[in-house]
Amino acid sequence: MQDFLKQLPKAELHLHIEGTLEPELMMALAERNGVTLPYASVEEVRRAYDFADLSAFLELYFLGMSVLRHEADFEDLAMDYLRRAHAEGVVHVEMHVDPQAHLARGVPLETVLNGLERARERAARELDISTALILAFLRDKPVEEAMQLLEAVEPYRERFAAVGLDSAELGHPPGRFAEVFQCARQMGLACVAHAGEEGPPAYIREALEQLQVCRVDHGVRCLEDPGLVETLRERGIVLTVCPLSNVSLKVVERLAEHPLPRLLEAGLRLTLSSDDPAYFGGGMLDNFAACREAFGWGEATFRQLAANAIDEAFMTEARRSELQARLADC
Ligand code: HPA
Ligand SMILES: [Zn+2]
Repeated sequence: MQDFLKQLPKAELHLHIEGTLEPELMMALAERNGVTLPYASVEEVRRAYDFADLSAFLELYFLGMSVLRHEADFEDLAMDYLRRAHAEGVVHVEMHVDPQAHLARGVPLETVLNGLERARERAARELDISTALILAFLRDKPVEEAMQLLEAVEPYRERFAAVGLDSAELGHPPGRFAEVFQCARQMGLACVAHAGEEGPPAYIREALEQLQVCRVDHGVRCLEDPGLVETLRERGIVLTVCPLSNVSLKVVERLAEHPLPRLLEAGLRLTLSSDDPAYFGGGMLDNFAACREAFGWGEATFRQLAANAIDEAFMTEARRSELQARLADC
């Protein structure tokens, strides 16, 4: 089964590139850039990864990324992850990036975006991994800041497939960003948003109605509202579910209690992703294997999840056909 899961062509639709920063690279970049971290060793960094909730995680996530300063750091970060993903049978990766978090530290937009662009080109050439970039807005920051960021990325418009919404969810409903998302749509960008991870089903509804998202990141709390489940099913909206993330951030206590089997039974279109693999205990293959272990799913279920991701990905139709053919062959 592990062999099957590894060779299954997996597309990852929900990943924060800053969340792929492994402790080893964090320490190496801290040294290279003269950044002081409150950790003496890689082991100490790992020991700190015991999160009470999303906010507790975000504190360390923003601290960790303080070692990223130069274009080469962003290139190394992304290449490091894409190489690991390649070894796990991942063929396509869509990465959220949080420019506001870097701008606030004085790192210019072009440094972040040029570094990631170099990695994306190399991944396509060296690893045959296709990628897409998602411009994420920090939902706990002012709407005006998001609008300014959207204007600032205009010269880089072609590098992005979509806009997204992340960071602390509770108390930050998506509807506040309706105008920003409307402008993004006018620029030809697709829309996705985190909703229903820690936040209530009403946030998922808002993301659908006010942000007009084509996918919902997480969305696992939709089950609390049967009418919403019906809407999601009717419209074929994909939920990008991140099993190990949900355990790590205490959305569920144990994977065996995760709503994934009930979401499937409800006829929803699901995909599996790793979210922040360096912080949540594993990449794509670990997430797939953990689901196999917890739910006993057979090959057909994993095939369907992999197919949903390929069908729903931001990629050229030629690439989609190629990956669909690879999936049919495996
Ligand atoms: O898991 C997450 N949830 C919300 N925002 C985030 N930003 C990085 N990771 C996450
Ligand atoms: Zn996420």
